[in-house]
Amino acid sequence: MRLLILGAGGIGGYYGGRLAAAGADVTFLVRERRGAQLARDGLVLTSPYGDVTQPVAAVTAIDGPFDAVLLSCKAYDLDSAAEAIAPAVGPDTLVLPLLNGVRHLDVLDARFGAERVLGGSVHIMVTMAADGTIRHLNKLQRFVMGARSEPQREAAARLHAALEPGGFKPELSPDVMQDMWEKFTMLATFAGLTCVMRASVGQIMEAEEGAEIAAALLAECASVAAANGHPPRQPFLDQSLAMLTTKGSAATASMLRDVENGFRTEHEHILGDLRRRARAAGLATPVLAVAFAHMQAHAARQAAENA
Ligand SMILES: NC(=O)C1=CN([C@@H]2O[C@H](COP(=O)(O)OP(=O)(O)OC[C@H]3O[C@@H](n4cnc5c(N)ncnc54)[C@H](OP(=O)(O)O)[C@@H]3O)[C@@H](O)[C@H]2O)C=CC1
Ligand SMILES: CC(C)(CO)C(=O)C(=O)O
Repeated sequence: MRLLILGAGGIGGYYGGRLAAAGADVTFLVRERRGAQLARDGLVLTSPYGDVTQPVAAVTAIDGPFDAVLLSCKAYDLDSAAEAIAPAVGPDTLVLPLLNGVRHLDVLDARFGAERVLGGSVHIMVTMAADGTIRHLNKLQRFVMGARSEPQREAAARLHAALEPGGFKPELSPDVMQDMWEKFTMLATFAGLTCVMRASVGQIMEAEEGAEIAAALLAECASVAAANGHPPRQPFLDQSLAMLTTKGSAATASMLRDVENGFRTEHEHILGDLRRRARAAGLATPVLAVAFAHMQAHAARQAAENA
């Protein structure tokens, strides 16, 4: 199967690098600067599962359809990414987005047709260093994908089989939208909490009401997921709450690391989308409102400082 991976950053670089190292037919669609890095150094990946330095096929433009496109841009680049992959999407092409959140599905459905767009979600901590090295930070590498409608099931299974040689144990979910909403619920809580507090989970647990605030935000986010037809399952909520209230934990969401590095963040796509859905459903989500407003104010300040 001919696979196109849009982006060779943290997510595209990690999973695409694993596939390329296993001999899969993978092409990366990148911009000029990343293309030059890949041509010079190959795809360089460090990971507890083994390092990879691999020459890869990387292009800056596409001239015909692929069998599947894995989309791994940040949400604020979605429009340009959709434009870039358009020539790769033919009548039988599958598009598998790996972004956090869910709003991108509407954009991709409108552009390529919902019948071509699968669901996907990754649970991993990976970053790209300035020299282009992809750093996989711990052993988590969960990759979940699946059909969003019955007619997609066979094609989704074919793509799943094509990804298996990568060795990251992709899961073919029977209900990928439920998986995406659960991840969305946990991530929005994790990002909202650690960004507002500018602290790790363990440091937040040192605050007198830290655990109560974490639990309140998780319950608010879960209520929005439920209003959208995907109430998170209890074991998932229990596991998330335990992670978000672990004393001594150094965990921070990648959104906080983006804030601290002065990078753009996906707050509109994560916190903003959830808050707007809460308002549309008439749900009271006061902690989420503060988290989103905080990130909007941060972005406004960042824009003023960079002007
Ligand atoms: N990193 C992580 O641990 C996790 C990330 N996610 C989610 O995965 C998504 C991707 O994140 P991540 O991989 O970290 O992001 P990165 O910023 O590391 O990588 C995104 C890549 O997409 C490329 N890109 C964007 N637009 C285009 C375009 N038009 N043409 C070509 N390349 C393009 C960027 O290229 P350029 O370098 O040229 O800007 C960049 O290299 C996000 O939604 C994130 O929330 C989910 C779980 C964990
Ligand atoms: C929660 C986590 C680490 C899971 O992949 C993530 O997606 C993020 O921090 O952005």
